[in-house]
Amino acid sequence: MRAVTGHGETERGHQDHGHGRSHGHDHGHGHGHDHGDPSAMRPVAEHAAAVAALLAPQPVETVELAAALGRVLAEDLASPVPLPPFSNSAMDGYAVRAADLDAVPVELPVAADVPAGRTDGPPLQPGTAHRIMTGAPLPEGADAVVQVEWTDAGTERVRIDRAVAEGQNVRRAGEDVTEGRVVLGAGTLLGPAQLGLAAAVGAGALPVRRRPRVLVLSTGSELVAPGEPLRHGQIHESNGPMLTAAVTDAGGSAELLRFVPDDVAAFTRTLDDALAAHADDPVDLVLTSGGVSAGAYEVVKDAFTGRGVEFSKVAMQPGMPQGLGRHRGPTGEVAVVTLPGNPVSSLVSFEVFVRPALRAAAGHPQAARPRVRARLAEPLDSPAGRRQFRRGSVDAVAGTVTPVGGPGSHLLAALARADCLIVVDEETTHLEAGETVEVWLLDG
Ligand SMILES: Nc1nc2c(c(=O)[nH]1)N[C@H]1C(S)=C(S)[C@@H](COP(=O)(O)OP(=O)(O)OC[C@H]3O[C@@H](n4cnc5c(N)ncnc54)[C@H](O)[C@@H]3O)O[C@H]1N2
Ligand code: MOO
Repeated sequence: MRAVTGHGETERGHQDHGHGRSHGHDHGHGHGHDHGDPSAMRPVAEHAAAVAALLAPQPVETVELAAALGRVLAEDLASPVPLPPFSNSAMDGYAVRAADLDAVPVELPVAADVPAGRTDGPPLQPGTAHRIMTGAPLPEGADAVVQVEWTDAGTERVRIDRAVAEGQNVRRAGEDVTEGRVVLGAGTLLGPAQLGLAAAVGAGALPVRRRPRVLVLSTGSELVAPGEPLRHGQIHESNGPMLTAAVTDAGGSAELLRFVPDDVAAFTRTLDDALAAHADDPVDLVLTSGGVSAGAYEVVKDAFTGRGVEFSKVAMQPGMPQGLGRHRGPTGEVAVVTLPGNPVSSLVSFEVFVRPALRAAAGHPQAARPRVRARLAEPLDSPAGRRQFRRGSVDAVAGTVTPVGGPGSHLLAALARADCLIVVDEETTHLEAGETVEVWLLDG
């Protein structure tokens, strides 16, 4: 049986039957794309579970509000105060007793002036008004506020032209939050509104899950730092900046190491030096890219094989060659995930395996990307036996999705134009325009 999506439904319902999909029995199809026997490959869900199991839930730390954006609250936050803390005026105007305005227009003496922040305002005597500003405490004895526009704005005496009902323009103490109420539950993702509420109830710092710490290391003798000139045969190192950003975006804390050539000694030295430098600040994950397929110079595979990291082919496209495990570094074991070097393979693998694992470890209530169903605007082909993740552009209003670029895992510009991934299951080799597919929204 197929895995279940975040929506609690099977990934592909039966409603698609009879719409021209062909299934993976035509063994002549797709071999041009496959670099291995699909039946021997590891299922995507199995590899995803293994990556997730590498990362333990993060410990709790208390951080100031400014540092808590995007973090997950670790404990319930109860409000020690009601909100509003005191009944106050919603308008600039005059605090009155509604009963004194039975026969408008009426003129009342202005007995006091109550700006916001005044803490010693006197009680309101019947038959008088207090000039009051928005947010100022409602005087004892007053039960309504007349906005200044309905008066002659007098300072000694005020003429009030329109009556108000009891409670009008008054924000009652506790109407938003009662004292002691839990305003943010453990597991809440802290965005601007949640941080505003925390501040409003008086919390200057919050207990949150620590950000998982990730070292990012790219490999390849062809790599040149962005900004430096290229010679024929060289390319700019793009996976490192891309994966570092992806880690940060997923709620992790990333450090990009200087990329290394296809040289096992250089790779091991760079990694172990970085791990040693983090001896007091342990690293949760090492994320490499490149050097894991079947070539003659597979530096990551060569450095890690026999040292706790296992390599396998996962039944997906792109992102087939993968590795994971625990590396025995100079300061103990550290989790490792090795992503393939092709840029699109790297980021798609990150989306499928690493991002949800990092978010789950950081306590995110929703570790996966939001998933929707959309109708394909164009037909699609997909290799048999591998789950394909195509880059797409979704039109949420029309409920359609258009593939962006082809399936090639070097098509980084198309990836950068895409806002979603289109998921085509292992059994499907062709989809017609109009058929429904699962779509992962990358902006969510
Ligand atoms: N004979 C086979 N060849 C390949 C297979 C296979 O099964 N048999 N698998 C292919 C697949 S699928 C993928 S994906 C790649 C994975 O290769 P590696 O992870 O070993 O990556 P590299 O060979 O080092 O690089 C692949 C490609 O990506 C470019 N690259 C690498 N790192 C970076 C970087 N940091 N920034 C930008 N670009 C990068 C590199 O130049 C290569 O073009 O293997 C296929 N081959
Ligand atoms: O197709 Mo490879 O799987 O990631 O480019």
